[in-house]
Amino acid sequence: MSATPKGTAVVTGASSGIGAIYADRLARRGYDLILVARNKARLDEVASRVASAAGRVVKTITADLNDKADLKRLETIFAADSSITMLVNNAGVGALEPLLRSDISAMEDMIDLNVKALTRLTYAAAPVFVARGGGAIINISSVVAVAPEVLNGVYGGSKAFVLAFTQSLHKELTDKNVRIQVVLPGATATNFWDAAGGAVENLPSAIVMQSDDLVDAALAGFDQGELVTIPSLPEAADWATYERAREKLIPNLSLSSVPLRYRAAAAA
Ligand SMILES: NC(=O)C1=CN([C@@H]2O[C@H](COP(=O)(O)OP(=O)(O)OC[C@H]3O[C@@H](n4cnc5c(N)ncnc54)[C@H](OP(=O)(O)O)[C@@H]3O)[C@@H](O)[C@H]2O)C=CC1
Ligand SMILES: CC(=O)[C@H](N)C(=O)O
Repeated sequence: MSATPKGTAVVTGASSGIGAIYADRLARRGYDLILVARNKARLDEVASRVASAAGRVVKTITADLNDKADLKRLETIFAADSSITMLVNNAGVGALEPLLRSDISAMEDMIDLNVKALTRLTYAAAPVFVARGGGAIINISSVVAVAPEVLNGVYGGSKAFVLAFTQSLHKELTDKNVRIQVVLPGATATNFWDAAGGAVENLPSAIVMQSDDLVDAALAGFDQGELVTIPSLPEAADWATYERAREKLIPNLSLSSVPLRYRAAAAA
């Protein structure tokens, strides 16, 4: 771990949970910070704790990422603040209930935050990082990106978007000196569960990681140059096998010819 100055990291959803730990760890690594969330009191508390522990400059921006004007304000800051070298797209909400019991407006708000805001902030940061010759984008997805059957399907779908979008970003930006990482946490002990209408205490403790362990593992994955980091996964080789199977499909996913199994069925 080094405390050499590294520019400024923007962390969204930094007023609690995983984002607050990112703020602490990035400050200790030498980043100044811009912390973003809606709750000003909690944001200020995180900012003053982190600033005094790490001796870095920590600013806060109170913003609702579901609000167009607030998003625009952040996009403008990205263009103007040349000290920004990292974006951690962490703000997100989840849901636990199945489709038949979900409120569509709440689902839409979740898509707006987990997908639209993350996309807009990435679109604001990426060209600026490329123009400045470097930077890093860390997107917080979830294990439900590859296991959408586990929680609410819209939540899983939103996190699958984050995974796919980040894989594509990596392909586009890796040779432009922009580091890209997507983190897939499993169940983590944060306010997420209360906000989603559940209680983390109801889960078996063996499947719940503490948020400081989660972030330390995610940053270890970042240091190791990983594109996809699954902090809970015991064997990295299992993800590599999954990826190889996906990549094996790619050359055959778009072909002019209809496979025999469908031709035979159509002829019958
Ligand atoms: N905890 C878990 O089990 C898992 C969490 N994740 C993901 O981790 C990320 C962080 O969540 P986590 O730390 O667990 O949960 P928390 O509820 O503790 O943190 C969520 C953060 O997002 C902020 N936020 C929520 N809505 C908005 C909004 N409209 N505008 C701006 N900020 C907002 C909250 O701040 P405020 O209310 O002040 O705006 C808070 O800082 C999320 O993307 C979540 O999906 C992924 C897998 C597992
Ligand atoms: C996998 C989980 O339990 C988690 N809450 C999530 O956000 O995906």
